[in-house]
Amino acid sequence: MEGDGEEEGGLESLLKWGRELGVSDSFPPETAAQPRSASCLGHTLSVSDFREAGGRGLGAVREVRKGELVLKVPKSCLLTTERLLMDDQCLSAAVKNRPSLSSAQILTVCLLYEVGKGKKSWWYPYLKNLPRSYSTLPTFRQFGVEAFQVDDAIWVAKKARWKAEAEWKEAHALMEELKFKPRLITFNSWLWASATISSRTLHVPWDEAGCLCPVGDLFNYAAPGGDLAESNNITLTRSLQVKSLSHEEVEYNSKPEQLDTLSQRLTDGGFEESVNAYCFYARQHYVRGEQVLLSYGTYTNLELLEHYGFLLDNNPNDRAYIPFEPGVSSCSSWPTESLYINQGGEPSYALLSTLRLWATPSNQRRSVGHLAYSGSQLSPQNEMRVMHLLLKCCNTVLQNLPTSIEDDQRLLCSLNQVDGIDAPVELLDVFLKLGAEGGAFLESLGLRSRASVAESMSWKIERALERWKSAVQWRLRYKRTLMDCITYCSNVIDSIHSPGPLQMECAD
Ligand SMILES: C[S@@+](CC[C@H](N)C(=O)[O-])C[C@H]1O[C@@H](n2cnc3c(N)ncnc32)[C@H](O)[C@@H]1O
Repeated sequence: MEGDGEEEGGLESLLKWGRELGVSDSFPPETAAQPRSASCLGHTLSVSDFREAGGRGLGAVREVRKGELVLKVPKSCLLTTERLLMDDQCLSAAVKNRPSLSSAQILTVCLLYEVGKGKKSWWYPYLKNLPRSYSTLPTFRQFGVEAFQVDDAIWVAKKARWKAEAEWKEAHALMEELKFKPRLITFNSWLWASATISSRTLHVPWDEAGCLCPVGDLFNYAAPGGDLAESNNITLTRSLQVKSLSHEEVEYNSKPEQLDTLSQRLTDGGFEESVNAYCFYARQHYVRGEQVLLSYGTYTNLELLEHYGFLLDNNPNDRAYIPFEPGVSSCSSWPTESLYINQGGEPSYALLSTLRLWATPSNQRRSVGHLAYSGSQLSPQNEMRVMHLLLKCCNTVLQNLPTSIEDDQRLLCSLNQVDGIDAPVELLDVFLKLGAEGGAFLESLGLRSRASVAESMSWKIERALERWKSAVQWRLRYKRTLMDCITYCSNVIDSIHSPGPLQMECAD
């Protein structure tokens, strides 16, 4: 846990523990080789540090084909509420008396209860390798929240923390009944446990809270593309599911000639009743040394931050929302969540059709509704009004935000350099040079002098810095999307003013 004094590492002991319990990356198992190195699970996967995508993750130690089974974790290794209650009468009796708690709250309490057993816990090799801290949205304090700048994001971040706080208070009596050690009953410990669950659980059919899956939770994330067929197959780790395979199918899977057929229908992973294990499949071909990634589902950057504590600069599923005058959204029956701008700057289908209706005189909307809903342009004049409105709205948002794209780029650059500074006294000078926001950062941590920086625990500064950086990355990405939308609108306006030869022909 955050600032905890427990020893680091022990990854080798986690892999050894997992192997002994049947966690395997070698199929069929008879040919399973001894692991090639201590960081290797067996035949296929090895734990490495992938700095550019997620840090600690699983890499391929051989060529892996699309659709291939790459990891199997038996049910006996899954940390679930069901399993923990079965192993502990006292916990089971106390939990039964609290039917009003959600399944996620119960798993959070169970996880903390298990952590409280220390080295005596059967799960100790797994628990000691969990991250010490998280930067998911509920962990953001006031400074980090305000750094988002955009009202919607600030609201989402505040709500995430309030929700975590309310859930912790509701679970307090149960934790007291279970005689939790004082440090485990704190809100910070709750944040740690609930972030562990939010960012690492996989879907299981018998419990909404999901399961913690040793070794299986080391896969880092790659966003599913815009491809509908692909995203249909995917739900996230928090509810990751694929079509189950029978035992025969799993065996069949190990035959190379079958892999191409299998790759048509397999993505990522899921719990398979027939083999009583969590199974993970390669979603693409991997060469040796490449990181094997998993899709946890389709998320915007804000959702990734909320549940997983990171965001992607290049996220095909990101969405930017901007405020419109109240009459706009009521012009169509599209839900408000569908009225957004894609990461490339294009308005969503629903937003375009809504704006086209808005730009139509109200007494004519009924007669052109079918055209607007089918995605058609209504007229060049109508399209011009739409593009001008969108462009104006994006400009207004950008002008009203406290910093520009260039300011944020400079700030992010400086924050990335701070990462390399070890001496606390130098840190103070660097933050002071970052202007008002740098000053506010120091103030938020109560750091007013070199001495206070030197005395402060470096992990505390590091975490706060990480959250600040995430918020700046998020707002920079948001502003870039709005700038791209302005370019998109300008291009459409230009093309209407001076139509290309094809458009002229069509108009004739
Ligand atoms: C299921 S865990 C994956 C393993 C994790 N890296 C670890 O060290 O235990 C999910 C967490 O990994 C990190 N992560 C996963 N994919 C990432 C990515 N593409 N970029 C940045 N961080 C990522 C995030 O911290 C996320 O909450």
